[in-house]
Amino acid sequence: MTRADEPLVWQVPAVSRVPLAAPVPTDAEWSGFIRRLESRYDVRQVQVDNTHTKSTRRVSDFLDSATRSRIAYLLPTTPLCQGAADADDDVDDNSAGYVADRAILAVYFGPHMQGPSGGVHGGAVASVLDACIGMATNPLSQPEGYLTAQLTVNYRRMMPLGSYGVAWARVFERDDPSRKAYGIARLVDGQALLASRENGESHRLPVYAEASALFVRRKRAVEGASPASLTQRSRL
Ligand SMILES: CCCCCCCCCC(=O)SCCNC(=O)CCNC(=O)[C@H](O)C(C)(C)COP(=O)(O)OP(=O)(O)OC[C@H]1O[C@@H](n2cnc3c(N)ncnc32)[C@H](O)[C@@H]1OP(=O)(O)O
Repeated sequence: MTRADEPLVWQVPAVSRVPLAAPVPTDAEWSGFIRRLESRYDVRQVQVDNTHTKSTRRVSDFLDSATRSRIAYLLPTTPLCQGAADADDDVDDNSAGYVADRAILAVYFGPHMQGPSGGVHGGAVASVLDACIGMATNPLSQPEGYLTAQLTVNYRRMMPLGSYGVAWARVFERDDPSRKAYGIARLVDGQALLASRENGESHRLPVYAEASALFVRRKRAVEGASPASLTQRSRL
């Protein structure tokens, strides 16, 4: 075997901050974190079913799998615009006019998301920011929804493994004739966020990464798609 044929083996240093066996947060720890975010920011967790087809069983999507289900999508309880439906209706009934343009995505970056030693992989960070802007762009996960056309990520600090991340996103411009939406997102440490908010210092929190994105709405809905697919304990 020549040198050129030898398999390339990278010597990746052992994780320094979090042992590989470190567990993800328990259900109680995770839901406690989400409930605190909900009460502080007047948001509610929603379940997103983005299989979009009535005939297909719900499958775990990429981020759900990658995070071992330690991911939560949260939307404002007071949308910018809501249909005339009765506030007592179920969410699927009163969701037609829901426009948020804002979203929060909470995630636990466990050791399975390692990129650099002790740090979260940049692709995972980008995915979280992308999904957060996607959620703000298309909060009801409508089948004729938006796709990412461009995403720019600025990595400011390495996100340590074992962190609770909180991304928030905002759509700042929609151009309906050309089906475009422009959004931004930022990723901060979730536990620091909750602690600093208690002290009124959230504006001083370090930003780990930020992104800007162009989303373009599809010309046609996905074939066989169901309408809005939010299901949840929450009423928006
Ligand atoms: C609630 C759920 C929570 C989870 C959210 C998850 C979010 C995840 C988001 C994703 O990961 S999406 C997957 C990654 N993205 C893709 O696979 C997109 C692949 N690209 C496409 O399918 C098409 O290129 C796209 C739908 C984006 C656009 O195709 P179109 O044929 O509809 O675009 P068209 O050529 O008609 O252009 C419409 C406008 O958008 C502009 N445009 C389209 N694509 C662009 C692009 N890539 N860059 C810049 N501008 C673009 C285009 O110039 C034009 O502008 P103008 O009207 O001003 O001329």
